[in-house]
Amino acid sequence: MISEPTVGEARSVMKHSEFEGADSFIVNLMGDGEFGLERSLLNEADLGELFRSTSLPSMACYYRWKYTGERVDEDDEERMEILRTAVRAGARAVDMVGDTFNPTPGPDEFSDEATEYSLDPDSTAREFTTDPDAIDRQREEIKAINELGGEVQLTAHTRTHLSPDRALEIATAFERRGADMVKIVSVDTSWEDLLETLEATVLLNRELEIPFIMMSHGEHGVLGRYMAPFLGSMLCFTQHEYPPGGFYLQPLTPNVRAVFDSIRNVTPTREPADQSWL
Ligand SMILES: O=C1C[C@@](O)(C(=O)O)C[C@@H](O)[C@@H]1O
Repeated sequence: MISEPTVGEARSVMKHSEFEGADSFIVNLMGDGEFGLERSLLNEADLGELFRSTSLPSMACYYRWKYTGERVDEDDEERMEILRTAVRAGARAVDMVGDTFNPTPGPDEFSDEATEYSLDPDSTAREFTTDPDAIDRQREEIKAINELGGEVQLTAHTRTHLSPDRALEIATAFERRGADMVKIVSVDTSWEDLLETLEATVLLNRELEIPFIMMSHGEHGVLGRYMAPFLGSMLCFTQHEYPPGGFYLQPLTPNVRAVFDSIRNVTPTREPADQSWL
């Protein structure tokens, strides 16, 4: 994940990350220089310089919130316009939240209320709308971005734990909207929760036609970030380093590369009945 304030600093982290084993980038465009690119750089020329400085694919994201905890000034239409600019500038994909055009209400990110919300398994899953007008507009947005040559990942950071069936319900709804990829970020507050998130990963891998990411917020979810790619999730978000005040749930890039390179030959090739058993 790239959260640097300037093109020069972002390029530097990308170059180091390439050698550490990254194979794609997610670039935070929100934040105006605080854990995201400065607002003045969100134009085709500057973004183009960034995205074209690597042969690896980049995904642009402009959430409603910043990593400092405040909300962004832009509304959903303006956020989508920034993401379209990113695609024109060479971003391979954009991250579009699944309640775009009909925001799910809920507490501010990183607030005490957000903690309470995430600890309550009965909270409503956020970033998931079923409003027909919003869904139509999301479909149109996906079409427009596809026409520009970009792909769309529909995302829900649900801020509450999901059962495997609920995770599948949201992911298949996103698939039906025409998403090119799906990302579901659940919440894990125990090892039992993590086991359900891994079960959800297996379920999504079996049922979805499109690539997906299944993972979770919370410290119990960190282990799952390393493991889910072996069960079908398409990637593990990593960081080049941990700056003060940063987001520490994502493992460091070289560690994940070492795990991926060490664990080999774990995908079964034969049915249990065709294997020899001791
Ligand atoms: O969706 C993701 C994953 C994330 O939520 C995480 O927990 O690693 C951080 C987000 O910024 C990123 O876009």
